[in-house]
Amino acid sequence: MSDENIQTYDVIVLGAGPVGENVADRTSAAGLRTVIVESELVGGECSYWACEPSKALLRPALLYGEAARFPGVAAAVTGSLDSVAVLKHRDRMSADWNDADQVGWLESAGIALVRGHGRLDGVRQVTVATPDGGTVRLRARHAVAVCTGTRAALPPLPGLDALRPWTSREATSAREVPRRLAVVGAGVVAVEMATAWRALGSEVVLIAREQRLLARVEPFAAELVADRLRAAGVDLRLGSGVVSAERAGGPDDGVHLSLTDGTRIVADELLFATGRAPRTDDIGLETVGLASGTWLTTDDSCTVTAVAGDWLYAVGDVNHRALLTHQGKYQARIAGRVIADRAAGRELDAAPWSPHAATADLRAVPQVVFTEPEIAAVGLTTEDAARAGRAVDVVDYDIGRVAGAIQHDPEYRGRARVLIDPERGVLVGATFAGAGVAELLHSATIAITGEIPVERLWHAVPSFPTISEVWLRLLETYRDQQSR
Ligand SMILES: Cc1cc2nc3c(=O)[nH]c(=O)nc-3n(C[C@H](O)[C@H](O)[C@H](O)COP(=O)(O)OP(=O)(O)OC[C@H]3O[C@@H](n4cnc5c(N)ncnc54)[C@H](O)[C@@H]3O)c2cc1C
Ligand SMILES: NC(=O)c1ccc[n+]([C@@H]2O[C@H](COP(=O)([O-])OP(=O)(O)OC[C@H]3O[C@@H](n4cnc5c(N)ncnc54)[C@H](O)[C@@H]3O)[C@@H](O)[C@H]2O)c1
Repeated sequence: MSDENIQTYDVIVLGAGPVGENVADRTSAAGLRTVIVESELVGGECSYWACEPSKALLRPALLYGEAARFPGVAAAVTGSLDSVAVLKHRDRMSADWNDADQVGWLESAGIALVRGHGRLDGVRQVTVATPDGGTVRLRARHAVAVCTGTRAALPPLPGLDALRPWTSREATSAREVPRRLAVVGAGVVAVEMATAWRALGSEVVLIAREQRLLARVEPFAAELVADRLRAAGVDLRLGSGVVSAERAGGPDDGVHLSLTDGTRIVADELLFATGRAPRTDDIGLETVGLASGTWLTTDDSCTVTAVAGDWLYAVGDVNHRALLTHQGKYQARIAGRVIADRAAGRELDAAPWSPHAATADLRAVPQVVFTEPEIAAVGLTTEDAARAGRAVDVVDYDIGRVAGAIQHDPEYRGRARVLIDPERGVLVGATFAGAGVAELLHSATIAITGEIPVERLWHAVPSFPTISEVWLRLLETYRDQQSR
């Protein structure tokens, strides 16, 4: 490659999803000349086909559910959701799949953008195939950060293409409400999309190979969601799988599914919500000695340790540490600092909770599942603790007995659980399931990351009457358990 055709920057970021944008923001703010490469839309999966559109579909569904049950309000909620208006709202929240605003932000932050498909091309080099058929060659003085995210992983079913299945992309961007929707999977995408499309009027069948929904959350929380989905009319087929599927063609054109229990289902659309695969199959990993198509393993500084020289970073979904926007952006802040400090010749501090270590990925990953009811969880679950052989004290409380929750909904159903490390007397996990608990979660995240002693939490007084009073009830329950 002749040198005059190469553009040199301090840092190259591959992929302009929320994580790539944040890496670039941090390195650019540190005075490093930064270029970002994007093959689709600046803003990534999150802005256009994941978090933003899915939450825009779910908010009306949850609002409607709460209002339709509330005394005095129920009488005012007599019709069904206006699906045309909801889909229009979703379009607006997805910026109509136009990234002009985010491109404007890159410009304002002094970050260069190259549009096209980027591939590593040896040490600190990236080649971009641009949409006009051209090639742009980039070289980095200090770092290349791979932030290429994930795509939907599909099961190995014969004749998959002819089925024209929905993935998370179609489930979040569809322009019409299908009359009948079959969802395969029991993870977050499956339950959130089943909730949203059922509220919009689809007849929904959810087919899961597990005997329960949401395998990674506390079973009591998953059970509350399963109950509400059933009450809303979703047909839950747990412990079941798809043996065969085909599109009929002709005027019906439905998808005909045979399940492992011998039953058959016909649906207009079939959503595979069956997990994610890393977008690393065509990014030139082999040119730096890595296997293509794999998740990129990093240390806590987000440096890819299998590549010598501390110049290659993998940040966000692609490193498989925590497939969440906020956690990827946290890693981006850490990685940006690491890149800037290494470039300036400053020592790194590898100790937990240092500015160079994404320690929260291991101790306190918060997540809200936007279902009815909401599930908000951070840190360990009881199953995690058992798997890790960690002794924990488990404290449960029925949120429906808290005055603030009764004000929120006289028929409030919900439950909270915290896990306490008995030796250190600090919280190591929390799960809340109930309406309006999403905004409660950060208090638990702070308690865990701050390692606040339970004795001190007694002095954090929740306002009356709020759902946060559940904190006080949990402390009282713990005190009573201890004195027995
Ligand atoms: C339906 C759904 C709902 C979700 N809801 C939530 C939620 O509510 N909250 C939450 O925290 N998380 C949610 N997530 C997860 C969240 O979307 C991801 O964690 C987040 O998008 C990861 O960000 P990222 O920047 O790592 O990757 P992405 O957002 O996937 O961005 C990667 C970018 O890299 C680009 N790219 C890939 N390869 C190349 C290449 N070779 N050259 C150039 N560019 C390339 C892509 O085009 C893309 O723009 C949801 C996911 C799904 C599927
Ligand atoms: N609110 C949020 O924070 C939010 C919302 C949506 C997605 N996400 C993130 O996106 C990620 C992906 O979510 P997801 O629900 O797609 O994945 P997941 O890994 O959570 O669940 C995948 C589901 O598909 C099933 N499955 C996998 N392969 C299958 C097969 N061959 N046949 C049948 N079933 C199969 C699994 O058993 C599981 O039930 C999650 O890690 C989550 O963190 C977050």
